[in-house]
Order: sequence, then structure tokens, then C-alpha cells
Amino acid sequence: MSLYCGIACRRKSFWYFRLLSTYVTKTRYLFELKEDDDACKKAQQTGAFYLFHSLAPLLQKSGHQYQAPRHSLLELESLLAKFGQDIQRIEDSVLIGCSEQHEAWFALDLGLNSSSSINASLQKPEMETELKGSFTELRKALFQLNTKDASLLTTAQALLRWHDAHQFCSRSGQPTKKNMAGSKRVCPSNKIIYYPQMAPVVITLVSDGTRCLLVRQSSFPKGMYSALAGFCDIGESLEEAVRREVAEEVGLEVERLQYSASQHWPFPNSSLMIACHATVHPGQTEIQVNLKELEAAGWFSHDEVATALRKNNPYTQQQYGTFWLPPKLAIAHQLIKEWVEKPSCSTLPA
Ligand SMILES: NC(=O)c1ccc[n+]([C@@H]2O[C@H](COP(=O)([O-])OP(=O)(O)OC[C@H]3O[C@@H](n4cnc5c(N)ncnc54)[C@H](O)[C@@H]3O)[C@@H](O)[C@H]2O)c1
Ligand SMILES: [Mg+2]
Repeated sequence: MSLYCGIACRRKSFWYFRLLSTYVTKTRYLFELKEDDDACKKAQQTGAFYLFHSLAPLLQKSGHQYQAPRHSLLELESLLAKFGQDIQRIEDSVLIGCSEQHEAWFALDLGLNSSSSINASLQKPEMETELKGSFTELRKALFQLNTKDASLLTTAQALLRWHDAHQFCSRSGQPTKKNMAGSKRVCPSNKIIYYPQMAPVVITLVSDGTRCLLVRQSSFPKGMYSALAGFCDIGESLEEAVRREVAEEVGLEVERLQYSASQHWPFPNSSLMIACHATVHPGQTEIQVNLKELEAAGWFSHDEVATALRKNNPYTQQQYGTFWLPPKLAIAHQLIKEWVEKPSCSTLPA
């Protein structure tokens, strides 16, 4: 090893250590807050709160973009006092992350039923005026948020929804109690612990070597086509789920598949989207659409998909009747973009 290379490697590992160190301390801090109720309560003193109402996040609009405002504990306490609500309600909040400086971030829903809430849903317009924002449906706003806010708000919504739906033990019927961070619920009578759940979903871009297969469900916005998706059945591996879904929905048999990436997806409930590229034999590409699952499916050329990606503006495409693809934040978009940019995705090794 040359002297130059030695210095370069040491420098690289020094920076690598520094980056890793920040990440590790942050991760350990979040772990401590999940495990220790007192530490989590203390973190609320200096923390910041994202507010929701009936699972809709509080957002402020500036131009075409949405921003998610944060509130300190003091601001939150004075808001609750102003609306005649018990500050005990703050204990319903869930931990969703922290900054590199260890400012803990929480989410609290002011509209969902709580033992301490008084007419919470009736106060929504007044709260919006007071907070200078509006509680906006996440599905509508998601694609106009920056990546960091989008990720925090989808995590927050999924966690708040899970707590709202798991307030009782399915064995004893007794109310369950959430820990301070909201990373679990416990049944006080039989000590069963419930953890937040996600459903695994496979999303697959099928190719025959030159074209890719895009599908649409009747529930999609007009003109939008996406990669083929489906929930994993119990007992299935990822590979089995991909093969079954492709066979079920379009009547094709997958030859090869390759994992690409994954994404948490909050709609309609919490899913872990697992994205793959798959190939079918170029001689066996005749589609038989399962109309119980899909409205349409078709093969699209590299050029057609590349053009759609370049002009991916749902408003103009809807207007001119051309097909369009899911927005950048959706993993379907990433998968399709990867296929367009790396043709090797369609000639996977055996
Ligand atoms: N992020 C993305 O880019 C992206 C793209 C496409 C689809 N998706 C998501 O993928 C999910 C699955 O796609 P799909 O609708 O084609 O699935 P699918 O093909 O499995 O069909 C849905 C049906 O599966 C059944 N099902 C089985 N297990 C279920 C479970 N745990 N939860 C709900 N339904 C279950 C229900 O009958 C439901 O109607 C959708 O919720 C959709 O939002 C995300
Ligand atoms: Mg499907």
C-alpha cells in the first residue's frame, strides 16, 4: 500500500467513524426512550410535537408545497388549556424520531377519542385558526411535502392509527395501556404485549427483456399505471408471493426475480412495500388480466416509459389522455425509473 493510499484510507475511515458515531448515538437514544418511560417523559420537555386531528396532520401551505409545523411542550399545554382539554392527553403522544442533537419528536392526535378529550372533533375549525394551519388528509398532501416531513408524518399516522385500533386486549377484552413512547401496548390483566404491525406487500416490475408490464386498478386516479402489487399470504416467502401475485393478476409465470428496495407505505393501513424486478420468458408474454383485481394491464416499451417518466405531471397527462406513473415518493416510481435507467434489470442472472 502506498503512503498516499494509507493516508486516504485512514481519512476515509475517520469520516466513516464520525458519521456512524452520530447515527449510532441517535439510534441508542431512541432505543432508550422506547424502553424507559421516565426518560421519554423527560424528552418531551425539550421535544417537538407534530399535531394530527382524526389522523389528518396539521399542515401549512406555502405556494405548492406543504410544511408540517412543530410545537413545543409549553405551546401544546397552553393550546390544550385554551380548549378546555386535560394536559394529561399529552401522554397519548407517540415517539416518531429525533434530531442529531437529540431533540425528540412526537406526534399527538387531538381528534381521536381519548378518555380525557372533551368534544375534540367539534373544536377542529377553532384549533386550525389558532394553529394557523389546516388538518389535511395525508394522501392529498403527501406528494407536496419534503422527503423528511413525508417520512415522519407517514410513520406518525401509521403509529397513531395502530394505537387507536388496538385499545383492547384481544384475549381478555380489557383496555391495553400504551408505554410512554408508544412502541408497544400491554394488557394489565394478563401482561400480553402488543407491538405495532405492518403487512408485507410485494411490488413487482415484470419485464420480458425489452418491455415492462404496468397495471391499473379501478381505484387508481384516471390514467395512472403502476407496477403490480399484492399482500403476502401467511407462510409465504417473498419469492413465493411475487410468483403467486404475478400469476394471479396477469396469468404469467415469473422466471427470475431480484430484490430492489423497500418502503413503508401508510395506505390504507401500515404496509412494508418490498420492491422487486422480475422477468418472464420472452416467448410467454400473453397477459390474462384478472378483472376481479385489475382494470387493465399492458406491456410498455422502454421509450414509452422513459417519456412518461420525463413528463410525469398527472394534471397535464390526465388532460391529454396519456398514461402517467406514480409520483416520485412512491416506490413504484423508483422501481420503474430503475428499470428505465438500468436495462440490466430486465436481463437478470439465473
Ligand atoms: N407505494 C407504492 O408505490 C405502491 C404502489 C402500488 C400499490 N401500493 C399499495 O400496495 C397495497 C397492495 O396492493 P393491492 O391492493 O394490489 O393488493 P392485492 O393485490 O393483494 O389485493 C388487495 C386485496 O387483497 C386482500 N388482502 C389480503 N391481505 C390483506 C391485508 N393484509 N390488508 C388488506 N387487504 C388484504 C383484500 O381482499 C384486498 O382487497 C395497496 O394497499 C396499495 O396502497 C403501493
Ligand atoms: Mg394487486
